Amino acid sequence: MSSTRHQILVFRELPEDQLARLQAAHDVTVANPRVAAQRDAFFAALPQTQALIGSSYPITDALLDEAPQLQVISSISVGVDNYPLASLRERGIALCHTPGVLTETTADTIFALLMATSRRIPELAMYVRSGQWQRNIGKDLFGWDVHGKTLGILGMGRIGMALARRAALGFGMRVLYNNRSVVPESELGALAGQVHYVARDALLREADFVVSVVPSTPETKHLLGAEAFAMMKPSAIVINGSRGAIVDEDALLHALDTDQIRAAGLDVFATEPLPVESPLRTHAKVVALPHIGSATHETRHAMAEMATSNLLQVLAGEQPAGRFDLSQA
Ligand SMILES: NC(=O)C1=CN([C@@H]2O[C@H](COP(=O)(O)OP(=O)(O)OC[C@H]3O[C@@H](n4cnc5c(N)ncnc54)[C@H](OP(=O)(O)O)[C@@H]3O)[C@@H](O)[C@H]2O)C=CC1
Ligand SMILES: O=CC(=O)O
Repeated sequence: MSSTRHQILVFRELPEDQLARLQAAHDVTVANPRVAAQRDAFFAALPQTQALIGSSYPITDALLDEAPQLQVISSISVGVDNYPLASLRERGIALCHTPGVLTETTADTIFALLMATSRRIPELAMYVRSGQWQRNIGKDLFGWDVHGKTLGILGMGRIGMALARRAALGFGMRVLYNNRSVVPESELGALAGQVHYVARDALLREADFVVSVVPSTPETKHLLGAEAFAMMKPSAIVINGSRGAIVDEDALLHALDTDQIRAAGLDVFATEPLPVESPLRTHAKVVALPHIGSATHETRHAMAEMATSNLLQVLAGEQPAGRFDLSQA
C-alpha cells in the first residue's frame, strides 16, 4: 500500500466504519453539495481533492474543471449516468462503481413493485387503513395474476438475470428478454432453456409485464415512449427499476389515461425526488416508490464498503473489482 496521504472528498453520507477506513489512510473532508449548509465547503474542497466518493449528484465537466488534481471518483451506485464518461477517460480520471453487491436486493424490490402493482397492494392496504373495508371486496378491487404470465426484461444483465430467476424458477413465468447482444446459454446457469431472446418489438407486444433494467445512456433515453406503449397489450404493466430517463413520462401518462396499458410501477423518475406536482405521484394506476432499489441496511452498507475499497485500491495503485471500463466511453 502506498503511504502517501491523499485528499478525499466524501459527497454523500458514509457509514462510520467506512469513513474510519478512509480517515486512517488519508485526509478526508465530508461535504454534501445537496445540503445547502455544506455546499460551499464542497466547492471549496474541490481544488485540492484527489478522490471523490459518493452518489446521486451529477458530476459535470464544469465541476471537473474545479478539481484539477482529481484521480478517481468512486460511486456508491452501480449506475454511472451521473458522470461524464468521455471526459473522465480523456482526463485520465478513474471511475469505480458497485456492481453485484446490490443485484439481489434490487431484483427483490423490482419484483415487489411488480407484485404490488398487479395485485394492487398499496391501494388495498390503504382501503383497510382508511376504514373502507366494511364487507368482502368485489371484482372492482380484484388484481391480476403474476404467476404463469409473460415477463419481458429489457436489459438482461446482472439485475435482469436475478429477476428472471425469480420469475421463471419461482413464479412459473415465461421470460422474454432483449439486450443488444444475446446472452450465451453457457452464462445462463439455472436459466438455460428458461429464457428467450426476442427482438424488442416482439417483447413489447407479448409481455404482460415490461420491466426496464437497462442503464441510462443516450441510446436508452425514452426507450419506453409513445411508440413502445402503442405496441403493448392493453393489459400490460410497465415497471421501471433502472432510471427515469428510460421512460417518456408524458407518453406514459397518456398511455395510462387512454387505457393503452393497465398500470405502471415506478422506482425511478426523470426528476428525483419526484416533484410534488407530478401527476405520477397520485395517479390511480401508478405505484410509485422513492428510488429504493438497493435501500436495505445490509445492501447499502455493502455498497459503501465496496466503494470505499475501490477508492483505496485506486489510490494505492491497485486495480479494484469495481473499476468501470471507460475505454468505450
Ligand atoms: N432502482 C434502483 O435503485 C437501482 C437501479 N439500477 C439501475 O439498473 C441498471 C442495470 O444494472 P445491472 O443489471 O447491474 O447492469 P448490467 O450492466 O449488468 O446490465 C445492463 C443490461 O442492459 C443491457 N443493455 C445496455 N444497453 C442496452 C440497450 N441500448 N438496449 C438493450 N439492452 C441494453 C446490457 O446488455 P447489452 O450490453 O448486451 O446490451 C446488459 O445486459 C443500472 O445501470 C442502474 O441504472 C441499479 C441498481 C439499483
Ligand atoms: O440506483 C442505484 C444504483 O446503484 O445505480
